[in-house]
Amino acid sequence: EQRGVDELRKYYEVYETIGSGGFAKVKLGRHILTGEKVAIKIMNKKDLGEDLPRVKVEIEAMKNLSHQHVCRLYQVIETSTHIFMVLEYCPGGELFDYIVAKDRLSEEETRVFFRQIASAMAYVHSQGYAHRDLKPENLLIDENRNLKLIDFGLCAKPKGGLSYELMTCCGSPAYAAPELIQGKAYIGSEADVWSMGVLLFALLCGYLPFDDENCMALYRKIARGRYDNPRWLSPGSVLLLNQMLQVDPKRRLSVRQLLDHPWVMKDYNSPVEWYSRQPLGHIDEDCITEMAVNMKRSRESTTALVKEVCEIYTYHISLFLLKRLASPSEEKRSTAERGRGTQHCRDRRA
Ligand SMILES: Cn1cc(Br)cc1C(=O)Nc1[nH]nc2c1CN(C(=O)N[C@H](CN1CCCC1)c1ccccc1)C21CC1
Repeated sequence: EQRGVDELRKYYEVYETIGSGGFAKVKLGRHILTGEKVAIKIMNKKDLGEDLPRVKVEIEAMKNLSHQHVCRLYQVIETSTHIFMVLEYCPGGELFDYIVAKDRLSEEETRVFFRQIASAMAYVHSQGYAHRDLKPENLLIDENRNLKLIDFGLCAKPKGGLSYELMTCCGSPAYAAPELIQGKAYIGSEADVWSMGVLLFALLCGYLPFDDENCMALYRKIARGRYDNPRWLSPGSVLLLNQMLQVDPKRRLSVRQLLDHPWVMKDYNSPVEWYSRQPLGHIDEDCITEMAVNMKRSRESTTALVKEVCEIYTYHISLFLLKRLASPSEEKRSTAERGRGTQHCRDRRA
């Protein structure tokens, strides 16, 4: 038990618990070398039981996803007893709590968030994944009030691509598409669009379009697809919701059609940018130049060094490290600390 945490404490200070869910808890942490705050998702393998595959699914997915509106997975530390996922820290907490605190959001504020959700989903789908558990609890607010998508434990990456049908019924009932809860074969990306429609309704209204304490009654409401539009919704909002909450998935808007939908474009007059701003394996030329100057090395040898360091660390950690190495304040850091840094690399290689 303790050995697992010791491994983690080599690289991170671990502070209080900021979230606890079924089989995991999330603690605030700080990367010792870089001082960056992180969120550490801690799972005890014994408690995971049959949920262990879900964790592996989430780790595999997040390793392949790098996008400005998807929560970053920096590092995974696995010991005999624990799995630690070191993730991006979002000081704004869950979008769910934000909506509850404000009762409901204005159309303008909803549009800002909805464009970010569409950006994240277009990217996730472009990588062949369906999230399948989209809800305000799974969208975090970062320090710049940007949304970050989390909880990929239920996501799917069909072998044959996203047009392949899925069978497993999962996710939170209130956000689940009719075809999904009726146990029919469904397309993951189409079910995600339905969930985005429920999410859009929750943002604009502050409550759910389909709700009932009784699970079967809830299922009937979703399968019927009838809901009331409150009087404060604009005609544009009513229309978009109607196009997303279509019971027949073939009549439902696609994520691509959302990106330049009139409601989404209002006030922006430009489609949603969904390309990743930090594609995986991207080496920043400016960073290389700055480093080469600071370390009095050629650009070629500096690039070779960066590729070497990136092999040892996950891409994001090395980004932190390289910025610290490149920045002039580096000169002031004690040699001991710098030595520890190098030592750190050797440990990782060992
Ligand atoms: C609640 N809160 C308040 C402040 Br201020 C910051 C936070 C906060 O949680 N920030 C935060 N940053 N990064 C993360 C988090 C939470 N977080 C999460 O992954 N949070 C999820 C939240 N899920 C939504 C539905 C069920 C659980 C979680 C998953 C398993 C156990 C506990 C929490 C990460 C690691 C990605």
